[in-house]
Amino acid sequence: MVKILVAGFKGRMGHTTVEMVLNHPGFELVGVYDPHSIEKNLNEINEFSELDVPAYHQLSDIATGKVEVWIDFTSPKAVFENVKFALEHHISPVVGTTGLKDEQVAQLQRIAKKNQVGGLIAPNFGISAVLLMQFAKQAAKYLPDVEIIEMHHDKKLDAPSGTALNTAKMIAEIRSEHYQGNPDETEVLPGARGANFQGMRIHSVRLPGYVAHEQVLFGGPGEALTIRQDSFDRSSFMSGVAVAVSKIGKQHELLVGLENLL
Ligand SMILES: NC(=O)C1=CN([C@@H]2O[C@H](COP(=O)(O)OP(=O)(O)OC[C@H]3O[C@@H](n4cnc5c(N)ncnc54)[C@H](OP(=O)(O)O)[C@@H]3O)[C@@H](O)[C@H]2O)C=CC1
Ligand SMILES: O=C(O)C1=N[C@H](C(=O)O)C[C@H](O)C1
Repeated sequence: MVKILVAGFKGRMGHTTVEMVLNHPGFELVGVYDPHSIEKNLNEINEFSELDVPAYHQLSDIATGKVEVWIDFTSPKAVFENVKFALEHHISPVVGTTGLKDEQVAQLQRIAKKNQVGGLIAPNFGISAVLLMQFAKQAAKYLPDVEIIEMHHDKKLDAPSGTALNTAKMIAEIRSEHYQGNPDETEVLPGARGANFQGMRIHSVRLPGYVAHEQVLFGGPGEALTIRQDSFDRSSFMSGVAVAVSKIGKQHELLVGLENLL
């Protein structure tokens, strides 16, 4: 049984992940962590009243010897310290939380290497999103003018999404940086052309009713291509999380992208 701690257990993703772990025959939930929660045990929450799982409020309280995998679905402000703690205590992080800066990822990878601990940072655990990013990188070889529209629920803290940023980074690996649109254009309303990543524009939609969706738009002479993925429910991320948890124990570095484990 893989012994798992879920950080962010009361959040939208954390709650979904706790349910997945509890229902997975190969996983054991040995702890949950949220510095803002008041519960001392998960059984203080009605739906989990039959369980006996410690709820930690401070990193220093966590019985690290009992934890093999740290699943993190917290916040952009919290994730770096959480993952650093896990790696330094030889716990393999499976990180869904987005908003880490490139330098923070590099620093965490150095810590993972020093401690010989495997882990994964995945901006998106949904297979439709992983495929979208792969297809987009392929398409950009032939259609290098790209704009990305990501659409999420209106409670999301970061923009653009980690998935959109990762899509742009993957495309940038094979696309030479160039300006898109009229170089003399004026934004009559600041921000009208969206965020700019090496010339690619990224647009973030935040609306109630949405969960997680992304469109990658390509334009070329006389033609266009749109690739789209939709996550209608947070259950769409769970098979990817389960794959990562099952495989991470064999890794000895901090990987970025679920595709590294598929
Ligand atoms: N990779 C993927 O496939 C996916 C990634 N995500 C990402 O996951 C993250 C969480 O999303 P979502 O669940 O919607 O957000 P929520 O705000 O619903 O959940 C985050 C939870 O983490 C808690 N939290 C805050 N700080 C800490 C901390 N230091 N340690 C532990 N828990 C903490 C929050 O508590 P409080 O509210 O009290 O601050 C909250 O309960 C986001 O970064 C999002 O982009 C989301 C979906 C899929
Ligand atoms: O906040 C979310 O909900 C999601 N965040 C991730 C991101 O920022 O890409 C993954 C998915 O889009 C859902």
